[in-house]
Order: sequence, then structure tokens, then C-alpha cells
Amino acid sequence: MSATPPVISAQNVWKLFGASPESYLKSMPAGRSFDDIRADGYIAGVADVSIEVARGEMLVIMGLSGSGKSTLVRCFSRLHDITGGTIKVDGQDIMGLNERELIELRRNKMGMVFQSFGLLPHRTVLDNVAFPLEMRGQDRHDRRERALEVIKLVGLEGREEYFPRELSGGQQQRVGIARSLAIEPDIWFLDEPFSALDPLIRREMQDEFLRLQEMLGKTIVFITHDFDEALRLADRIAIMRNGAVEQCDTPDKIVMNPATEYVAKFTEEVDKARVVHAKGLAKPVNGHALEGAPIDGGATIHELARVLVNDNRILLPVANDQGVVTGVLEREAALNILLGAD
Ligand SMILES: Nc1ncnc2c1ncn2[C@@H]1O[C@H](COP(=O)(O)OP(=O)(O)OP(=O)(O)O)[C@@H](O)[C@H]1O
Repeated sequence: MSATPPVISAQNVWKLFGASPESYLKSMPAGRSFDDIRADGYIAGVADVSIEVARGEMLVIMGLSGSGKSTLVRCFSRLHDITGGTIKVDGQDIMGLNERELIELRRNKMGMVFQSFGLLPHRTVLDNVAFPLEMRGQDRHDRRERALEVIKLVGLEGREEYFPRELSGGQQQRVGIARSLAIEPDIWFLDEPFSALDPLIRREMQDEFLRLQEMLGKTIVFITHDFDEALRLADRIAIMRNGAVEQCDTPDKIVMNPATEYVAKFTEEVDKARVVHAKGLAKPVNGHALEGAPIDGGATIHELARVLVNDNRILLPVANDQGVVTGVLEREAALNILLGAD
């Protein structure tokens, strides 16, 4: 991960729901499980989570319904006051902010997109997208210019005067995305943005989203309960269960080395060759004598299938995107993944 300070830093964060969570947490003995806490009359929405989000990173929070994804992300923007621990955004402890500072933080730094789109039905696409700029007091001309710009960015040019009811689900979510981008947020929170869309449109939106992210390079926290979606989008995935993070790692590492049985269950059906990259499987060079042209570390094992089958080297040098050899791939290990024998 980069050496720059994290955009979001959560340390030992708890969010308990119940009668007097703060005093309960203070007197709670260490090692209390989710079920113990429930027996005491509390729900551990977030249980001792420590996680950092790097600048420009796409962190996907994945977990089944009720695992605590939304609660954790609500803590990041202090839509929930946390019960214990600390959350810093750009180095600032957000529990120390007053109401006005919080509103500023959310309005200027944070963009949010929800599953339900949340569009204003009596406003056109243009006015929906310009709405957060209006809230910010920007003048009419500037907000129109900016709204037109982001509408174009999400591929809705020509539909500026449509009303939400005249758009498909995918198009409505594009409006939601454009609206959240209008304020140029540093941090972008997306809570299951595509789960109301049918599978084909959903995939299309994921591709669009990756394209946008390539252009914009935002710091993103993306919630999903769909493991395949997480694998497609994430730089790192945090897998939650009972309010806790079971594992937070790159898709390659999660698929190759699931930390718990629970995580392993998600990976069972996954076609690993389509997820794992050469660089994820590569080992350190460690004095191996390497011969011949290197392979692209950013390619998946599936994308390298032809090379892996035809090449007869035992060890293949793996290069980064600058062409520098950074590791070595055992061809047999890669072939095993390709053949589903791993
Ligand atoms: N305001 C609240 N009061 C009491 N319990 C709550 C509250 N909000 C969330 N919870 C509980 O906290 C736990 C985590 O909920 P959360 O909504 O974060 O899960 P989630 O993983 O986002 O689920 P989903 O995928 O269904 O949205 C659940 O057991 C939920 O019932």
C-alpha cells in the first residue's frame, strides 16, 4: 500500500445497539462474542474493527445481510456515533467535530450513492444532479455547467431534461452516481448501488464504474453482498461477519489464502483463474536464474492460459507494468489453477 497517510483510519471501532451501549462497552470483559453480547441485550453492529483506506483505493466491504456493512460505513461518515474506538478522516478524529463541521465534511468531502437511487421525482436529470450544488449555494450557471459535465461523464448526455420515471433502473442509478460526483468528493461511499439492477445491466454498470474509477482515481468504500462483484471491483475486500472483519485482503489473497472457514466458503465456487493475477501468485525472485521474456504480472491466469500451456519453462519471470521483473511464477502452480486442480 502507498506510504501516504490513509484517508480513513478506523481503530478498534465498536458500534453497539441497545439501552446504554457506552457503559456496557466500558465494563464488557475482553473476548465477549457476538452471541454473548446479544445475550447481554446488545447488538454488535460493528465489533472491534480496525481498518484503513488508502488514498485512491477501492475498498469493498462484503458480507451477508446483517453482518454490519452499512453500520460500519455509516460510522465512517458519522451518520452513526461510534460506541468505542476512533475514526480519523484525513487525520482528523471525526468524533471531535461539531455539527457544523460534520455537515461541511459530508457536503464537501463525501459522496454517497445508495441502492434506492434516492432521486427527486419531480426534478429533471439536470436538476437532480445539480441539487447538491444548490444546497451548497453555488450559482445557477456554475451548477448547470458542472451538472452537464458529470451527466456526460456517466453517459447520460441528451437525457438532461428527462424525469426519473422516464429512465430505466440503470439510467436512474447513473443519475445517482452523477449527483454524488457533482460535488467532486474525495471519498465516495457506495452502498449496494447496483443490487436493484438486473444481472446484465449490473455487469454493464460495474464495467462503467471501473472505467470511471480509472479516470477519477477516487478513494472508494463500496458495499456489496455479492462476492463476484467484490472480486471484480476491489483493490481490497473486507469480509464482515457478526460486525467483525474476518479478513481484509486483495482478491488474489482472499481467493488463494482464505483466513477462515467462513471466508473459504465464499471462494469455493469461484473460478480462481479469472481472479488471480500472475503477480498475486508470483514468488520472490531470490536468485533464481530467469530466462526469456517476462509475462505481465497484471494479467490473470486465465488471460495467460495460452502462454502457460505453450511455454515450456518451469519458472516464468513476472514483470510489473514498467516491465521490471518483480517475481517468478511456477508454471505448474499456475496450470493447476487454470485446470481447477488447485
Ligand atoms: N438502528 C439500529 N438499531 C438496532 N440494531 C441495528 C440498527 N442498525 C443496524 N442494526 C443491527 O446491526 C446489525 C448490522 O446491520 P447492518 O445494516 O449494518 O448490516 P448489513 O450488513 O449492512 O446488512 P444488509 O446487507 O441487509 O444491508 C444487524 O443485526 C442489524 O439488525
